[in-house]
Amino acid sequence: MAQYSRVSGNVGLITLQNPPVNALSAAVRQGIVDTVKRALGDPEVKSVVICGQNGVFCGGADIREFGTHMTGPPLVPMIHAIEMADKPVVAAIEGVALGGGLELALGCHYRIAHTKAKVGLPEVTLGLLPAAGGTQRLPRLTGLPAAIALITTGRQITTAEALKLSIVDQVTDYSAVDTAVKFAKSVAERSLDGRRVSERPCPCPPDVDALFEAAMQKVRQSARGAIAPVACVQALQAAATMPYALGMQREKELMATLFTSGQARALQYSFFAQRAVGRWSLPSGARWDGSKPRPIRKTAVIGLGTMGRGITVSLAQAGLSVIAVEAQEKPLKEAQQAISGMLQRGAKRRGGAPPLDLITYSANLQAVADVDLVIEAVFEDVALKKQLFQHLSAICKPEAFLCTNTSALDIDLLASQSRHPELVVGMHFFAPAHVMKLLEVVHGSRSSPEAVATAMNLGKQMGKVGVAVGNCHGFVGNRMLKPYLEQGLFLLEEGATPEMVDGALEEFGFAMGLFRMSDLSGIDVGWRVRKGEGLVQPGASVRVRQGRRYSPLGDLLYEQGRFGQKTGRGWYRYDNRHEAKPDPWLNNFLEDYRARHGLAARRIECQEVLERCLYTLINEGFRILEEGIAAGPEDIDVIYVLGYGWPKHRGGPMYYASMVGLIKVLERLEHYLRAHPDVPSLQPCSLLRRLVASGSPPIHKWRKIIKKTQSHL
Ligand SMILES: CCCCCCCC/C=C\C=C\CC(=O)SCCNC(=O)CCNC(=O)[C@H](O)C(C)(C)COP(=O)(O)OP(=O)(O)OC[C@H]1O[C@@H](n2cnc3c(N)ncnc32)[C@H](O)[C@@H]1OP(=O)(O)O
Repeated sequence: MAQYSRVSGNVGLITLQNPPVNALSAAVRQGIVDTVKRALGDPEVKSVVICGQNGVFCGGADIREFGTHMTGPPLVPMIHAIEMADKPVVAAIEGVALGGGLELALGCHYRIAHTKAKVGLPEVTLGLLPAAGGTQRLPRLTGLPAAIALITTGRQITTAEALKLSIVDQVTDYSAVDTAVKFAKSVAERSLDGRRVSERPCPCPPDVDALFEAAMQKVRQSARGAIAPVACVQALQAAATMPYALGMQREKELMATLFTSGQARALQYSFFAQRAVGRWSLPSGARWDGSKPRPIRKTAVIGLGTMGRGITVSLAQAGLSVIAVEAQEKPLKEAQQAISGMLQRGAKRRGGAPPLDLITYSANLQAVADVDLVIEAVFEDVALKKQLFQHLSAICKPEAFLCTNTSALDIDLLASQSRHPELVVGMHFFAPAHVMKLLEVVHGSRSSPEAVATAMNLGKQMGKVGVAVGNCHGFVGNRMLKPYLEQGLFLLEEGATPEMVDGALEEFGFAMGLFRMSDLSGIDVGWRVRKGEGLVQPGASVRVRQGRRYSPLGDLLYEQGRFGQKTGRGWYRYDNRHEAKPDPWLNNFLEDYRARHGLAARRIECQEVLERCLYTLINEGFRILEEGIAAGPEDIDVIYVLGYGWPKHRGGPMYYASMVGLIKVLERLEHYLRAHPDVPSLQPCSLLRRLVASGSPPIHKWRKIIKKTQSHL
């Protein structure tokens, strides 16, 4: 709802009230319509201020209403009525003005914002476009290039930037509401000529066609297959080429196609999933709402390779003091230089000073004696990590949390090296650690709820989305990757090429197909993992290992010194470091390999590539749910969208399975299992069968069935 009062004699003050972000629910929209009418009809009121309660202007339309039968007054005429008012209306922006919230502010005649507020039109991230006039009003204020950049990315900007772009008229360090009220009084008698944004012309550069062509190319490349960014460009094109009223009509038509699209539903699911994972629970019954994180002031990072550097930067950027430890002087110096550079570049982008003073460098492990929390990021070698945990346990104060950045190793084994195993958790960061938002927080069987809560909270402070997961080889993300990668190799054996497999996956929406990804992360890295699992037999090319089908193709490439991008050769050829080109050598190699093993190459359709790669990955996801390694499908989906390049507009693997239909996933797995009975990852998981037997309930009902399945185990 919206509250109305008269302040400072003759200013009508409208306060949006819908905690926590004053989203524009039906009740709030009705409240705005009613209070605006009241203010404009009151002869004592000479000007109006619109603000939000509790220091937040407005987080936009109420996303929870989407997909329901929407009632209440629509936004477009409501904002139009405000713009057409004959009394000045001022938006007082505190906290955030996002989406419909910013569109409401753009309909006001003036915008006054607090220095710490953020504004933006993030609708594209929800599969929509700003359809309450945002695509038509914003370019009239900022010009087309800035509007294209803001609307197609959904980027939220500071009010300092918004002031430069003329989105806001004034920025203040004091209360934006008090400032706006004073301002509203001062402009009460002023003419509104030129203040109604919709009446302004849209500034058009001479090369407008080229501008839109480039914009379209950029969105098609960066968000492969996503329809909302394309529609955003089309709506902006309408702003540039049509009168306002027709532009609004076009905006509405484009929104109509997006609003009910599967992509919008998937992205909105993802929005709530990213918030739901914060409400973690453990198999012991411990939960986020009953477990208090301990405050962390002093941290340490051990091992300053690529991951350690990124983690150090992330901690310092979150305002935490860090002791950064690297045993050897030369690598320590190199790391110091690299970290300083990363912080400086970060500060240039974000504004402010680089937090260089928060980091102390040391070659001596004793330097971590009084820190509250250690994150070790030494080489992924179990013996090395075990030894380090013994040392840390002896050196650190007894109440210090010991965290390991590992992508697969056993947390219980490492915890058993410490005198306080309850304070040990895994913190699996993703490279580059100062950029990637995902953090898997891995709880071992003895990790305390306080340790999990502390790691999750620290992740949040670092700007990460933490997902609490159980302890197993590869945790959630890497464990699911294994059958996916394995299918890629099997497909090569059967006649596919890397570019064909990658093409299908990239067409599906992955930023990178599995072979390009393997070349980027390093074929040697995968080899080391398989070696650790006892799967590598140098020189051998036997296709059955540990009683199941195995493809040695990756190992054979490793033996050829083809490690991927870093050596210029892998599944592809790299003449310049990043561009993957099909390599005739590889095709010959595959032909020889098939001939040696009596394998006949056959034509493989894209559909088979997708079904085998994706459904085995999804099947492993069901196993993970069944075992309680992930608490719910949202956890897996968040991990895959934020950490593994799963196309955002497809929600995540488990959401995708629910959309394709669980029965179809089950039937196709059974079909491929009949063709490849020696591949256990094609054996449908019993939870999948159970869900299908229960009538394939919608994804938000899976948890109930998972709980029942777990209680049967
Ligand atoms: C046929 C054609 C039909 C056409 C019909 C058209 C009708 C629609 C017309 C116009 C549409 C306008 C589009 C929009 O405005 S879309 C919404 C745009 N806004 C956003 O995307 C903002 C999303 N929110 C955020 O970015 C953040 O939440 C932020 C506001 C920055 C706050 O961040 P933070 O402080 O970190 O807090 P949380 O993210 O954890 O959020 C706290 C809780 O608030 C819930 N929330 C946030 N925003 C919304 C929202 N817009 N609607 C509903 N709920 C929202 C969030 O889920 C958290 O809830 P919980 O604690 O329960 O998880």
